[in-house]
Amino acid sequence: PEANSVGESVDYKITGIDPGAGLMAATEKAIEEYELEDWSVIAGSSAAMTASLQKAYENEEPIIVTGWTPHWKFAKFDLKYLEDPKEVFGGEEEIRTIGRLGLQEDLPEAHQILSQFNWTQDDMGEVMIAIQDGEKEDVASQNWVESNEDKVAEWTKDVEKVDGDEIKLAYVAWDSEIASHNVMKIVLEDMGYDVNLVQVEAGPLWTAVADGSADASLAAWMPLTHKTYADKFEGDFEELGVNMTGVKIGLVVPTYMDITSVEDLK
Ligand SMILES: C[SH](C)CC(=O)O
Repeated sequence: PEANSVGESVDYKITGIDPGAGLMAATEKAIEEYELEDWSVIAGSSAAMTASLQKAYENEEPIIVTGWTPHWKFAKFDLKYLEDPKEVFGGEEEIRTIGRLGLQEDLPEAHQILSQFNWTQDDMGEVMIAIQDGEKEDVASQNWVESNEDKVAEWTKDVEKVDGDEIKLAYVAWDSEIASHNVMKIVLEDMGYDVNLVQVEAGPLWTAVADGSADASLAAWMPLTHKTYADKFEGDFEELGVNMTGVKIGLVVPTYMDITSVEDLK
């Protein structure tokens, strides 16, 4: 291709996250749909992506990352989503809670709490930013729960405490899901559960809920982001509810870059 300053400046690479993320599949699709020859998305992890973003940002160097909202990076850095005229990254997404079949019979109180769980991007942001600022995950979550008893009371409304029932929640190490699962762990422990959080990749997360080796997850990004997984396991899991609305995925760049659309990468 003719000299493409943006492509050359980042060696035609988009800095990605864990390979199983729906965001990565969407980025591969965008490379195809926008005919971004020579471009590729580099798999890694959420933590590696934010480390690369921080380093580039501090040196005001160009970088394009796979990004999502809510995320603390928007509070810390001046960033923007690249417009996506082909809507490869979807529009407004939501985060849903999913459970294994049989959960309601086996753990009725947890089923109800998980079904009643919902919070705002600001709520999640408080926990995410506290963790990003160095607070331990369980401390940041405990602090949030103690400062938001009224909201937690909505989740546990009309639910009896249990006596040590075990429950396993599967999540992926995305900053947003680290926050939600650590908060839910504390809420369920306060209700008498023995909670085990299992950190896995997105594919194994959906597999674990579908085969029952995990009881539930708060990390189902729908309807588009995890569509492949939801279709693959249709009938083998139960949707318990929507725990956050108005979320978003896409390609994100520092505002000091003068590109505005995915089309500008061509
Ligand atoms: C990285 S987003 C939190 C979810 C996804 O892309 O699978």
